[in-house]
Parts: sequence; structure tokens; C-alpha cells
Amino acid sequence: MKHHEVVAAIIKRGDEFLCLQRGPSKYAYISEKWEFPGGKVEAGETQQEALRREIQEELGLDILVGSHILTVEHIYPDFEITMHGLLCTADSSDLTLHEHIAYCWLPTQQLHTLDWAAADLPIVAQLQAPA
Ligand SMILES: Nc1nc2c([nH]c(=O)n2[C@@H]2O[C@H](COP(=O)(O)OP(=O)(O)OP(=O)(O)O)[C@@H](O)[C@H]2O)c(=O)[nH]1
Repeated sequence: MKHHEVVAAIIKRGDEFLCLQRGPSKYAYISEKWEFPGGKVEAGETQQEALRREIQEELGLDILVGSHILTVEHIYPDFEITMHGLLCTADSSDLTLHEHIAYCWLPTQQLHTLDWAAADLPIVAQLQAPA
């Protein structure tokens, strides 16, 4: 089965986190699901480099990559991912959606209201866990 190394930016602004809705996909289980921005790490890139590149491509935002939150191993029916969630801040919240169909900023206690991709659920749970 195909395996992808993925980085996800958990971008925090005050008490809120940036959530993105993916567009339609041939795979129903990720189609129009909510996720954190990011993507696949390319050969020769560090996780930080991949994340900064992806966020610039997807949102036109410059980010500062901070601490590691959680790494999730998830097996979807057609491929598997190892996804590293990294806490980030952005120098601006003036973003443009180049690939996603919607976005919102939500505080931790409302994150569970979105229809997340399955691999994101452990990260959402971790963000919602009491400190
Ligand atoms: N970016 C991102 N991908 C996620 C999350 N959760 C999750 O299951 N994924 C999956 O991880 C994979 C990441 O690939 P991607 O399509 O975003 O990456 P990319 O931009 O490098 O893709 P491409 O250049 O191959 O089109 C997708 O299958 C996506 O569905 C998430 O929170 N963020």
C-alpha cells in the first residue's frame, strides 16, 4: 500500500485554530472533509520546509513553525499516511484559498463540530484535552 509522509500546520491565532475544508476527491473518505493545511513532505525537505512551502502554496501565508503536537499513523482504504501535526503561527490572517473550498477559525471547544478527515481526529482530541 502506498505510504505518504505528511505535515499538517495547526495554526493558532489567539484562542482559535485554522480549519480548512478539502474539495471533492475520488476517495469519498477524504472528499470535502475538514483538515489542517499542509501536504506531503518531498524528498530532501525537512518537515518545517515542507510545511512552509505548502502553506505558502495553499494559503499565501508565511508561517512560523513551532512545537510538535502529535504524529498520527492512519491507514485509509487506498493508502496510508504518517502525519506530523506542528503548532504554527502566521504573520497575518489575510489568507487566500488556492486549493480548499472553505475555512474557519474555531476555538478548541468547537473543533469537534466539523466533519474531520479520520486521521485528524487524534489531533483534534489532543487539542481539546485539558492542559
Ligand atoms: N494536508 C493535510 N492532509 C491530510 C490531513 N489529514 C489527512 O488525512 N490528510 C491526507 O494526507 C494526504 C496529504 O496529501 P495532500 O494532497 O494534502 O498533499 P499535497 O498537497 O502534497 O498533494 P499532491 O501534490 O500529491 O496533490 C491526503 O491524502 C490527505 O487527505 C490534514 O489535516 N492535512
